[in-house]
Amino acid sequence: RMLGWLDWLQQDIFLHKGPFQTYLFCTILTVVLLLLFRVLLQVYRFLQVFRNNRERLKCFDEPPRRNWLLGHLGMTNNTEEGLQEILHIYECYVNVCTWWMGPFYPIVRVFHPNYAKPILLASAAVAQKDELFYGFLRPWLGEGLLLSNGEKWSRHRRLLTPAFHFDILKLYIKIFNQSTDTMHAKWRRMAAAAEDGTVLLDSFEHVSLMTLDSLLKCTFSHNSNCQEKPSEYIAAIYELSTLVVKRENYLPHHLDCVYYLTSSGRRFQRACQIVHKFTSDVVQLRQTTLREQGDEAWLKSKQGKVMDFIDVLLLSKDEEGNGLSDEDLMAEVDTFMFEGHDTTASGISWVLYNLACHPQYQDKCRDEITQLMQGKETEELEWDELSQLPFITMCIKESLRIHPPVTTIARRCTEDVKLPDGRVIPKGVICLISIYGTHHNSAIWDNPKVYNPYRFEPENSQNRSSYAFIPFSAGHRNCIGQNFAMTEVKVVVALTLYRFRVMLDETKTIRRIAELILRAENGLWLKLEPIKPPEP
Ligand code: HEM
Repeated sequence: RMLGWLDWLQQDIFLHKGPFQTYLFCTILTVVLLLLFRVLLQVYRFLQVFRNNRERLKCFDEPPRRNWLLGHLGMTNNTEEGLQEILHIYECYVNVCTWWMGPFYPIVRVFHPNYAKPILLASAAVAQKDELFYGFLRPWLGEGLLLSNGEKWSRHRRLLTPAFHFDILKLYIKIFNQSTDTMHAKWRRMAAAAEDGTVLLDSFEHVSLMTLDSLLKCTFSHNSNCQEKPSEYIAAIYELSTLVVKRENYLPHHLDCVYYLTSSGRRFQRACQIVHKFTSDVVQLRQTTLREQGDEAWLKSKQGKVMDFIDVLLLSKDEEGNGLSDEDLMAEVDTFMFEGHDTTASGISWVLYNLACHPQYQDKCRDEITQLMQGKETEELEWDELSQLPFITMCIKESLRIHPPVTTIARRCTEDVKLPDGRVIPKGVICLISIYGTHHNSAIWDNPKVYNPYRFEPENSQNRSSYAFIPFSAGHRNCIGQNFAMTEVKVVVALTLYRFRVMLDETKTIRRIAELILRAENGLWLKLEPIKPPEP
């Protein structure tokens, strides 16, 4: 039969057909063989990890292993039911699951601070970002801080840290106030047009436009006016975030060669082009101006003005006096735009939701901000005033606990990692640190499902592990933007409660869904009623 096939190949393709068909056939054959080789290589890699670690992972078999097929088909981890299920599993603190990549790829899931700590504290080279979970973001974010590893990451982290210094963040508070004002003006117009004087809206939609507006101003000094009119760049960012989630949930699209042939893949590429072109235009223009003027003259021209992220990054130099290349700078800026808008919008929306569920805490927050505003000439919040909002801060923290915007982070161990109980997570295994599971672990939190801001009173937090509350992760690779985010969340939440009463929409059920960030299925609908600020 084989000889017959070869004969056919020789006779029909090589001899009887013209050279074009022969070349076409050979090319297709080569591509198919290469693809096959890649798939086999991947399977071999998974089998190697599994074979090498099977014995060593047996000690983690506390709970029954999850059925990989059900785990994958259902993808239940992303839904409300999946999150509920995690609440059952956390009792094991650390377990091995073969969810996702079938029986080939063991993943250790961690639900307890004592187990999260050694992994998060391990050097950035030992606990690396993993391609399985972060790879789909790479064509968009490149080698930015979120995805890079090793020496490159540590150099960039050193160069980027000054951009988040308090002296720089202080300058952004005006921007946060302005973007919030724009959003509130829109809400007021909507409420005025409504019969009952209230406005019903999907807070995620509105708040994420507002956080993007702020971020564009802080990063590029670009006023997109995106809260009022559509912007191509913003539409592309939204599209990329949605497409990455869709791709992650659909196994055949995991292969690049399949994905980029589909309409989603092509849309992804188009959106990447739009985003990269926008960033590259701004970066190149700035580079040219900086080169023409020189560092000192350029710095002088910035005096009294807000230094945006690009300005700070352009001037950052390492110990040898080298800065970031244009390509690196663009990757970092794209990373900020990705990491900084959806996460913060999720944080703010869930705080408003939790306060709508608990009017007693909402009233207390409103009293706090009203008192602060008394006697002020403007409604603008200033940097020094943020420390005078302790109860609002507690409510924000409790919301970040119960609804963490980032529910899970992943690390691949490049060396064995020893846990406090002596068990060892073998080299090569992926650790999923469940922020959601840790924040709902009843071994650490009393009544974890209950929203109780008083948990964050200083005397109640004293004996808690610093790895029990990790909305911004912890250790070397924690969130570089956490102070930026907390400042923005405080400004937006305080001003919103000062100007609006936030209520639930009784007709809608809120179901959580963990995509790249924690969202609400079909939107997070809230009802807002404008309140007149009390007379001074
Ligand atoms: C409420 C808002 C935010 C939350 C909950 C959050 C959460 C996180 C978490 C959990 C990580 C660790 C990710 C991982 O290890 O895979 C992270 C990393 C990061 N975040 Fe945030 N983030 C927020 C806002 C921001 C903002 C506003 C920015 C920038 C403007 C930012 C920039 C970054 C960057 C660059 C990293 C990577 C850091 C590194 O690996 O060195 N984040 N964030």
